[in-house]
Amino acid sequence: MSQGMQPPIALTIAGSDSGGGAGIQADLKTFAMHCVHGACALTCVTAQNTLGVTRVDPLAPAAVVAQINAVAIDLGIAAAKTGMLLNRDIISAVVDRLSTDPLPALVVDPVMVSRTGAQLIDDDAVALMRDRLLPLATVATPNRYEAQLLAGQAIESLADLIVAAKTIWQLGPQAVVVKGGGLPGDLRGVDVWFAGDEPVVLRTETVDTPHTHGTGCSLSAAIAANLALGQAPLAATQAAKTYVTQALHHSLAIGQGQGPIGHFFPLLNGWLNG
Ligand SMILES: Nc1ncnc2c1ncn2[C@@H]1O[C@H](COP(=O)(O)OP(=O)(O)O)[C@@H](O)[C@H]1O
Ligand SMILES: Cc1ncc(COP(=O)(O)O)c(N)n1
Repeated sequence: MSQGMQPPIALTIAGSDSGGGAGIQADLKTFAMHCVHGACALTCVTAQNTLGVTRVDPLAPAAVVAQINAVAIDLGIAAAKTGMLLNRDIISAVVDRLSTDPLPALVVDPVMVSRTGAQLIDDDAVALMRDRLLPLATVATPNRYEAQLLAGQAIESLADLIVAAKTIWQLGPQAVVVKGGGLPGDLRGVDVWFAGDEPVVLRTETVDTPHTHGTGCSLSAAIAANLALGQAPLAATQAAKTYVTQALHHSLAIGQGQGPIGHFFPLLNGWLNG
């Protein structure tokens, strides 16, 4: 970016991960690595590390909406993403805010179940997420387990991924990417994009690492960053997948459990190392 040009602004509406690997922390790192100014509306605070989540404290719904409004009124939002919204009251407040005064582009990561198996949303909030939030999405990004819940089917194969993507698209998002990070074998890391015409299989290489914490958050944040930079939704998603694959190759073996993906890779051979 040349001097004098200002970066676009992306907003994440998500929870805090005290371990720094997922949630708001992953989103802001991802925005920064795309040269996009990141703003955030915090929804909840998780006590979390590479081993799991031990406590979650929600913010008041009005506090979440006030943060969105503060950013929207002053900074101007080119694109936003939602992550962990936790409960019905927060989802309702966010949906009401986003439907009254829509943002130019919205990525909905329907965070419900982490790949460590932790439930990240109240049981009674799933229907609200499906019926009211998903239809507002420019791109929705469920993982395997979330897609199984939303589509009401098991996902074991590429054919299942495609059927699930089509079913979830019927729920109202403009496009859906069903993520395959939770699939076994060769399908690990194969995603399926569907926007009403031909499904597109998004495939990079499978990265053989246990340190995958934050992949989903970072993918949706990278899509939002690329949308903020003016890319079309499919191109934004393809570039985001490349970003996450590189970050997986540089993932951090820190902590005793699943370490986070490494966002620093664009800097490693650059000015930091001379
Ligand atoms: N081991 C892996 N190798 C390559 N890509 C992966 C791997 N694990 C996850 N991904 C990719 O990371 C992105 C996030 O997907 P996933 O990990 O399934 O989401 P979530 O973190 O929400 O469970 C997807 O593009 C997925 O294909
Ligand atoms: C606060 C918060 N938000 C989201 C996730 C999901 O993380 P992942 O990107 O690994 O699916 C998480 N573990 N914690």
